[in-house]
Amino acid sequence: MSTENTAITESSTSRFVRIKEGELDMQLHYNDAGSGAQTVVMLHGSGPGASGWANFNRNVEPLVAAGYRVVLMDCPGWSKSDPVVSTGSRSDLNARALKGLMDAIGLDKVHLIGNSMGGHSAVAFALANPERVGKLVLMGGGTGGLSPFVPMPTEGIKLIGALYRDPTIDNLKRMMNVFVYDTSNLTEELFQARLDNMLSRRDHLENFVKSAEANPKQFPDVGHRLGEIAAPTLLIWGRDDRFVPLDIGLRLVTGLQKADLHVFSRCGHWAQWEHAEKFNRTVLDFLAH
Ligand SMILES: O=C(O)/C=C/C(=O)/C=C/C=C(\O)C(=O)O
Repeated sequence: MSTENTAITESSTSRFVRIKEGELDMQLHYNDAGSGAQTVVMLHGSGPGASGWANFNRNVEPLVAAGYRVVLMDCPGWSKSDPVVSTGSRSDLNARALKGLMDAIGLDKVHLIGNSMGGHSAVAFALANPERVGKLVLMGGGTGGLSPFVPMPTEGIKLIGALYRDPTIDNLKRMMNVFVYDTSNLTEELFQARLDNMLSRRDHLENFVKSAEANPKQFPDVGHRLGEIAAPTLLIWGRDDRFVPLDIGLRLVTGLQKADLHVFSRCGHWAQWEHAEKFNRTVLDFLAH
């Protein structure tokens, strides 16, 4: 997919595809930029109004400029993808959707970058389809499960739940103020864009609440299976992550076969956005060597 001579924007890279994978028969939205021999798929987090573009808009261009094709998948139940109620493992459901997307657009093997829920989903995909994963980059996610140090659900996860149940601008600001370490970077424009995304798909908001009621453990603990994953893995964690705490990163770096952990200081749950330049440099170096 070539976007040479075309500005890389959400609309210029926006695509839809029909997938059939197991019980999933649905339309997915994704963004597709660049034309390299290697493809990086980015998987977003689970907050209301999240999308591939909302989570990774600061990361697409540098990777495309370095020669990678970049695909952002909007998970089932988010943004312009079809709605779903998840009653089992949402990590596995997203992994099946990713397999369906890769089959439909002809991607054999990819590197995966996952933020939060996207990290849980990347690990679920790697467990189910090891031969189709090159390298993994996980931020603020990779396995569910308890933290021995931080009361759970964390304050950030509680704020996500409150926003899904009562999608107001005040609840949105409460959640987003906890995403990042330095809240001075959050603009009214950013709040408004996220609010618009959120309110444009009330079905997604209602389905998330129904899913959590049907199964509160949407992202199961796969700690006991991490040793099966041989893909080289870069873990990037915000020291000040108030959604998925740093000690989950320590469990991952201990359990995965080949993992390095980088902890960014003055950084919350959105490392790829809050410290985009350092994130992009670190990821490009990891992918190249
Ligand atoms: O409950 C979990 O472990 C996962 C939580 C998330 O995926 C939270 C993600 C929030 C975002 O990054 C977002 O943009 O909504």
